[in-house]
This record gives sequence, structure tokens and C-alpha cells, in this order.
Amino acid sequence: MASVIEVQHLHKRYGDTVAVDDLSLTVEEGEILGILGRNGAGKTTTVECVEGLRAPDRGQITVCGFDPRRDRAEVTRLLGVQLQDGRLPDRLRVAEALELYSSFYPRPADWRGLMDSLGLTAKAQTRYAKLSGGQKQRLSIALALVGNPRVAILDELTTGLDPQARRETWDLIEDVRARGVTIVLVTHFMAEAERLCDRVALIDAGRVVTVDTPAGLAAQAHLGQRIQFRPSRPFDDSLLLGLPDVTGVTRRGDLVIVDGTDNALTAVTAVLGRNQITAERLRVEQASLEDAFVHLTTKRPA
Ligand SMILES: Nc1ncnc2c1ncn2[C@@H]1O[C@H](COP(=O)(O)OP(=O)(O)OP(=O)(O)O)[C@@H](O)[C@H]1O
Repeated sequence: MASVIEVQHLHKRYGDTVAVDDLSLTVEEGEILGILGRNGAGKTTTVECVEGLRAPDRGQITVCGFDPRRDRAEVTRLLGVQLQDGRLPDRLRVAEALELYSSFYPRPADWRGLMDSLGLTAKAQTRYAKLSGGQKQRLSIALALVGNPRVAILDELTTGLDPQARRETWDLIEDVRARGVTIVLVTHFMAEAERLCDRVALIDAGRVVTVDTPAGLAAQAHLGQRIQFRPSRPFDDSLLLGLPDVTGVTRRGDLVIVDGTDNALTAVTAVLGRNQITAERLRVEQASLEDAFVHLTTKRPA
């Protein structure tokens, strides 16, 4: 797979604050790459350097082989960048904004079609200030796509949206990707990263902690499985604690809670079966991206 964005050894500081500290990252053609990290981790600074809006102190960045600052025109044509809230004039109407932005590009998308697919046609003549949060967000996505970009960079895509609007926006992003657009998604919503991203770059204190699939990140954190059940008859904890895949057994009332590796379920059900114990109300929880995030970002030295 070809890479469309390459960031190598990026450094950026603001006065005494080191925002990005030797960060390297590759975005592959056609993927949705999530950039995930807590507040102040350096996500926005990184993407702003990629967009050419900020000058790196050190390091190299290329977008389809172009340098964001030297080859400004080419990079602007290749990238679709989502506007942050409040960056449009209040009096600008939806259709006017889309028409204006499409005039900036040599081969723009059909802005009316885009307005329609984003469910904004009924709001075509509405001024920006009168749009709801979700409508403003959809307009900012439309503006990111109006230039027919190879890569769309979406920063805080669904911040401030209600759960329904958030889900609609996720569906929309999947449609955009299906049209062949590579997407970089800056987020601190785990559910968003888990739902949309092929790979996630976990950023902490200006560095990439790891890059992996959402499931791979959970596995990397070695968080394993948590199994809960009600046994059909009493048994001693040692029955399960003797298994190499089991790391802990706790009891809550008549419930047994077993923590273990990703193979724990097979081992536990086998030993219960051999001892004629049925596991009633069996539930298995896999470690989530959220657990992995906490684990992988707190174990690093500050
Ligand atoms: N213009 C600026 N001037 C001074 N410091 C800044 C500036 N922009 C960002 N910083 C600092 O640089 C660090 C990284 O900020 P950045 O906005 O890149 O992080 P982020 O991961 O995008 O955070 P958030 O999730 O809060 O948007 C933070 O400590 C921030 O306070």
C-alpha cells in the first residue's frame, strides 16, 4: 500500500512548551488513521504541520511527495481540511459557503451533490449563525470535501454533537472512505476510533506511543478477558487459579469473576466442564480501546 502522508522526526515547540517531540507517522492510501491522545498531547499541532499551517522546528513531512510549506499549492489541492467551529462568517449562507470554497479548487466536487449527501439542502439558504451544532459540523465536513481531496483531515469531528448526530456523522465518514478518500481523524473519543479507524496512532506528550489496529492496541496492552458467570454448584477458587491463563478470581455474591489472558475462556470452560459445573449467565468482556489507551499512556514515564 502506498503512503500518502509521511511525517519523520517532527519537532515543534511553543516557547518552553514542547508540543511535538520527535514524532514519526505514516498514513497509507485509502485508510482511516485515527490520531488519539489526551488534551495537549500534540495532535492538532501535528496535523497543522501536515497542513502547512505551522512550520516545524525540525523533521520532514510529505503529502503525496510534496512538502506542505514549500509546495503550498499542491498540498492545498490534495488535502481537505475541516474548519474548526466559528471560522466562517455568521452571515454566510450554506450554499454560498460551498460555492465559494469550491471556487478555490481547480477540480472541485459538485457542491450541490455534496450538500445533498450531507443532508444540508433544506438549509441551503440558512446563514451559518443559524445552523445547529450538527449542521455546522456537517457543513465543515462538506467544505473539507468540496475540493475533491485525496486526503481529508478531520479534527474533532464529532465534538459537541449529540449521540444521534455523532452516529450519522460516522456513517457519512464511512461513505467518504468508500469513495476512495484517505482520512486522518483526530479524536479523543475511543468509541469513534474503535468504530471508524483501520489503525490508530496513540500520541502522548508529543510522541507516538504506538500505532496499531483498535483490536491490536487492546491486545498490546495485554488486558485479556474478564469472564463472569454463576456456577451451577460451589467450587474452590483454586480450581481456576491453577490455570496458566487465569490471573485472578473474585466473587461478588453468587457471581464468579475471572480475569485472564485472551485464552482464558477456553481454559475456564474446559475445566468447569470436566468438573460437571455449568457456567450460568456467562458473560465475557474483551478489553476495549479505552482500557488500552489508559494502560498504554499511563505506563510511560512522564
Ligand atoms: N499556539 C500555541 N501557543 C502556545 N502553546 C500552544 C499553542 N498551541 C498548542 N500549544 C501547547 O502545545 C501542546 C500541544 O497542543 P495541541 O493543541 O497540539 O494538543 P492536542 O493533542 O491537539 O490537544 P487537544 O486535544 O486539547 O486539542 C499543549 O501543551 C498546548 O498547550
